[in-house]
Amino acid sequence: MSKIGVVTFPGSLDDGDAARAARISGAEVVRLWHADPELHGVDAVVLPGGFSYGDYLRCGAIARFAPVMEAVADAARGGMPVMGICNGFQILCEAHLLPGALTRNQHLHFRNRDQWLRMENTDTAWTNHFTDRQEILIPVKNGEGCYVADQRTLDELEANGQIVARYIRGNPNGSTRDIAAIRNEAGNVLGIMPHPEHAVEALTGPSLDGLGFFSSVLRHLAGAAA
Ligand SMILES: NC(=O)CC[C@H](N)C(=O)O
Repeated sequence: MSKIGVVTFPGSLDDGDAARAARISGAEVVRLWHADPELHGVDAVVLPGGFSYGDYLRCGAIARFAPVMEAVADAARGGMPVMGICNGFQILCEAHLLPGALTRNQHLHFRNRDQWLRMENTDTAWTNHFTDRQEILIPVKNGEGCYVADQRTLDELEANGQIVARYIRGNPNGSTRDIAAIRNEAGNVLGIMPHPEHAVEALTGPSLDGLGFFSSVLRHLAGAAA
């Protein structure tokens, strides 16, 4: 059974939901601790949403220096699948594992709602289970979700197919080019601002679309092992 590690930082909020989503999808879950530099034999890592270190300085700016992040960065560079959700996406940008930055929502309000996305790249460890241009509905909840990068980086992301999902039917935070999720060049590292782990059960809704990210990585890992 593939092992998915879920990191807890001081101030993480969605680590429990991320662990639950991974478990529901059929993974063995290993809880990882920010101060422990070991990955304990996991096959993939989720950096969950929340308010690591109280969002002091900038969201993710302190978590990026946590001891566990050195191991995560090494593993990511070696090809291990890593998904950063919301605060996790912010941490991946701060750690330069993904390009660009997440800045204050343009309207300066925290936004929490269900959000439609269009999947634009299914060629990643975390999205291979979706169909191209599939529309999905998952929650978004952030204060600093406005993705920015310089024009050249944005054009490169477009040209390389690194824009994985865009907001449709309304952009909740003013994100450049409606970017909701990006991947690194290799396709093993994904940053996504909305929350797949909150859309995995009919009881809590708003859909089961979030499961696709976890089943994708399990399929990717099974393929890698074969
Ligand atoms: N849900 C989250 O992970 C929120 C991330 C971060 N604290 C923000 O407000 O943008």
